Amino acid sequence: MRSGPREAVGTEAPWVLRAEGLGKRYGSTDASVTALADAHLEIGQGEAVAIMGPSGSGKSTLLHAIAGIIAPDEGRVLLRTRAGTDGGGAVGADDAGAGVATGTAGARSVDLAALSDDERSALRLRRFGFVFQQGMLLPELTASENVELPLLLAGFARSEARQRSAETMSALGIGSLGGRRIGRLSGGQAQRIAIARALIADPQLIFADEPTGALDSRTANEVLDALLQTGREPGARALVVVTHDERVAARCDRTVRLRDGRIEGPGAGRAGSGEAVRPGGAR
Ligand SMILES: Nc1ncnc2c1ncn2[C@@H]1O[C@H](COP(=O)(O)OP(=O)(O)OP(=O)(O)O)[C@@H](O)[C@H]1O
Repeated sequence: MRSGPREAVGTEAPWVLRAEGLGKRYGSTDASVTALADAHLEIGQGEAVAIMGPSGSGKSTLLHAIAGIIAPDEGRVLLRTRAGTDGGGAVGADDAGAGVATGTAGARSVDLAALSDDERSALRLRRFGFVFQQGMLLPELTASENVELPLLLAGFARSEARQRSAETMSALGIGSLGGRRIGRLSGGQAQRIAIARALIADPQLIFADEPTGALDSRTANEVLDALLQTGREPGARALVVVTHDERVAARCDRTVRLRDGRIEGPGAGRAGSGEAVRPGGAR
């Protein structure tokens, strides 16, 4: 894991996730709320994208839709899986199904909506990491047991999960917290555990919903450092972060702004949008 400033992601970086025309309504037809309308979004490999907007503007709905947690009423979400970097021919093995199409150079696009619920869950476990405001850690488990969980759920042996948990925690500077109960961690420590848990399966994307919202500004910065570091390795993973905090957004490569369920301005696009990419080191 590199610790220097993150390089800017050029518009030529291949997209890893692409949302096309997403729409989502809640409620009955006569009393429905349009939470998301005609949302187009492309996330580049290794890119950090902030999602901002007033309360109720659809940020969480967008995040949950692109992460395959909720099904949009309209549109589709494509994930481009890594070709040849998963080892053991794992590409597509957990994403198998009607939604997998092979593209150029062995890259595959998976249409999340075309997967069964089980396939989508398996894909989320394998490809995505999640960090929420309150950590969502299980209090009856130790810190390292929490970190191991995604691997155990994905069928890894306990010994391997334990070893990778220790490595991931140590890379985040929290190796000494493994045996702690969740209730005995500070807010910042708990968020780092949540980040370790999000990273352990080596996902392509991290989705974070207000990950620093409950923290003081210094701790928030440290947690943000840990989150932004996650994309710095070669073959970097992308980060999508919902935030109300302009300082968090300022450290991302790009900000997508929502209002009344619609993406404002040029924030959706990358290639061809002419959108400015923050210079390297802005983080
Ligand atoms: N499960 C649900 N049932 C009904 N309405 C919902 C549901 N989830 C969200 N909504 C509505 O959809 C709209 C968008 O909600 P969403 O949570 O995506 O906004 P947000 O921008 O993330 O808000 P906040 O910043 O307050 O978390 C809001 O009007 C909200 O009330």
